[in-house]
Order: sequence, then structure tokens, then C-alpha cells
Amino acid sequence: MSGAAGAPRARIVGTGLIGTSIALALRAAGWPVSLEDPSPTAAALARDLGAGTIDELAPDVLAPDVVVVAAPPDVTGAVVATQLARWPSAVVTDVASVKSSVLATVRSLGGDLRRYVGSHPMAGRERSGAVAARPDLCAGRPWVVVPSPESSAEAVALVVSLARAARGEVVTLGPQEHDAAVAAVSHLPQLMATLTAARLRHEPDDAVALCGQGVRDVTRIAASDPGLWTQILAGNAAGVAALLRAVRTDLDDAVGALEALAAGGDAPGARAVLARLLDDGNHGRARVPGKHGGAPTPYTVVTVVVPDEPGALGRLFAAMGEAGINLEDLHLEHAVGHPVALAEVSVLPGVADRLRTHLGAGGWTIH
Ligand SMILES: NC(=O)C1=CN([C@@H]2O[C@H](COP(=O)(O)OP(=O)(O)OC[C@H]3O[C@@H](n4cnc5c(N)ncnc54)[C@H](O)[C@@H]3O)[C@@H](O)[C@H]2O)C=CC1
Ligand SMILES: O=C(O)C(=O)Cc1ccc(O)cc1
Repeated sequence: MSGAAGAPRARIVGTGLIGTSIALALRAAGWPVSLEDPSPTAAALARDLGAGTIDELAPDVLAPDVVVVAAPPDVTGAVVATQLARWPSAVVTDVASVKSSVLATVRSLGGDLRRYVGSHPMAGRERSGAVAARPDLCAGRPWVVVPSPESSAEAVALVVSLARAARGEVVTLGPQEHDAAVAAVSHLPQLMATLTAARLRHEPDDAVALCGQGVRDVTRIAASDPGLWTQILAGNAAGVAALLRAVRTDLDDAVGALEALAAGGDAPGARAVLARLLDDGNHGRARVPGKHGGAPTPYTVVTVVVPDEPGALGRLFAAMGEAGINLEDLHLEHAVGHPVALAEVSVLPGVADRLRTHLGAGGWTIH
């Protein structure tokens, strides 16, 4: 059964951050969307945000073509099995951050695996719930489609069109390949951010006041929900543990080199160890894709002093617009005890000099 314009009818089960974001994107693409959540408040909030309808009165009319389970990872397999049984003609997908353990649960519960295709939009935020949802959350981000050996071609095609309707960039992987990849690009980074941020707990206020953009970048995802992440790490335990063991080897090398230097004397070899670790980091960082998953784009950062007053940032953007220069990225630094902010404006390298000249002529202070 399809919506009025022929778009498939989707049902979102779990209307938190990811479920509601997908629902909003599908609505924007013209898909009819119904909503379900064991928390009536969560479902009503998603409905009030325009994510779809809540209607249990006529399930035959509302039978979905595709069900998206966006529930916490530890219940996802069981919810997928329930939805497969409840909607015998629907394809069911889920968006949990781990895939092998979900498939194993659906299999053990006897779910119809021909109609189940796992998926994982590689997009999210460090906040939970529908209130943090965004219709463009998945736009331009990888969306991993994870068929099982039993998944039918029709089921895979429907999940691919759902991911594309939500503006994701489809990548197809097997469950083990997926879990190994996200251990490295998502789960280990989450743990390292968490461990780094945890070191700040007992620092004096004066020390924490010195935090700059580096520590903000490295710790942003340390604000993520501990309940969700305990489930994600537990669901990918072997892969994450193997990577952490490799990190422990590097940590031991760094500690050894630093202790040798701290002991005084020449500490032969210690600097080479540190340099090797830092160089390895440069090489790893160089592999991180840029915006929209393309090759990393080397932007030039122009630092502009902006008065800390209403409208100042708007004037800066207008000045860039006059010069016909696109803003690629922006970081704001607030200097402690000063009524100004530093706007770190990223632009394409070819226009950076022109931007400096234009802003300088307009009275802006550039660093
Ligand atoms: N947070 C993130 O950045 C990302 C999360 N994911 C995955 O998306 C899924 C949902 O995560 P979020 O939206 O962040 O969590 P959330 O906490 O914002 O939302 C989860 C929703 O599931 C509902 N729920 C709880 N038990 C349920 C059940 N038995 N059946 C149906 N719904 C149930 C909750 O009431 C809540 O509304 C998780 O499996 C997570 O691994 C995937 C990509 C990114
Ligand atoms: O906030 C970010 O940068 C993320 O990468 C969020 C995220 C969290 C969990 C996932 O399974 C996928 C993506």
C-alpha cells in the first residue's frame, strides 16, 4: 500500500532523535508516515513537530510498506521481530548503531529474514529525543544498508529508496564488515573523547577556563547519552576491545617516552617515539573525509575579531556576501574577560587573500 502520490507508506517505531529525524525527512519527501513509541509523550512530541500521524484506529488502511525501528540497541532485535510478525507484508529495517547482534536476535526469534534489512545512518548528535531531531540530519551522510544473506532483493531496494528519500548516501556492507568499520570510526572515537573529557573533572576552574577549540573538538561527543553508548559498546564489544588493545600499546610507548624525558638527561630515542606517534596521527587524520564524504578539502582559516554585541556576526556574514565569498565553516572563540569574540572563518584557499583585503577595507580586524 502506498501514499496518495505513490510514495511508500512508512512507520517509525521509536520516535527519539533518529526516528523523528528520519520521519521529518520522509515527510519532506512526500512519504506518508505513521508514528509509534512506548512513551506516549515521545510519540505525541514527534507528531507535534510534524513528523507524522498517530492513528491506531484502522491498521488495515494504515498498513505500512516499510517499518523503521529506531529504538535503543538492546531492544532493537526483539522489536524488529515483533514488527515483522505484526505487519506480514511490510519490509522492516532498523537504525541501531550495531548490526551483527541485532541480526542474531531477529534470527533467534524466528523473524522472517527475507523482509528484514538492517541499516545505519552515520549521522547523529550528542543529544537524545525528538526535540533534537532535524529533517536534514542524514542529508549527505553515509547510510549503511546491511542486508542479511536471506534479505530479498525487493526488501533491499525498498530500504535503499528509504535511505535516499531521507537524503542519505547509500553504502552496502555485511553485518561483520559494518561492525568492524564503526568500531574504528565511531565507537573507539566515542570512548577516546569520553576518556579525555573525564580527565577534566578534577581540574581547577582556572585550568578549565583555558579550554580552546582543540579540547572542544576532541570532547564534543563526550556529552553523548551514557545509557545509549553503554548499549552500543556492549553490542560491539570484541571489535572495540581489539582496537583499544592497540591504543594501549601506543599509550605505553607514549608514557615510556615521557617518563624517560621527565627523568632528565638526554633520554635517547624518546623524542623519536613521540614524533612517530604524532606523525601516525597526521596520517590517520589525513584519511578523514571532508564534507559530504568527499576528499578532505583544505580550507584556509581567516580569524576575524567580532565585537560581542547584537548583529555583529550578521554584519560579518553580509560583508562576506558582498565580496561573493562562501563561508565553508565557522568556529567562534570567546576570549576570556574581553568584549569580543574571535570568528575563525574557513574559506577556500583561493579567496582567502581577497577576503582579508575586503574585510580590512571595511574596518574589520583580522588575525
Ligand atoms: N544518537 C545517535 O547519534 C545515533 C543513534 N543511532 C541508533 O538509533 C537508535 C535510536 O537512538 P536515538 O534516536 O539516539 O535514541 P533516543 O533516546 O533519542 O530515542 C529512542 C526512542 O526509542 C523509544 N523506545 C524505547 N524502548 C522502545 C521499544 N521497546 N520499542 C520502540 N521504541 C522504544 C524511546 O521511548 C525513545 O523515544 C539506537 O539504536 C541508536 O543506536 C544511529 C545513528 C546515530
Ligand atoms: O555526533 C557525531 O559526530 C556522530 O558521529 C554521531 C553518531 C553516533 C552514533 C552513531 O551510530 C552514528 C553517528
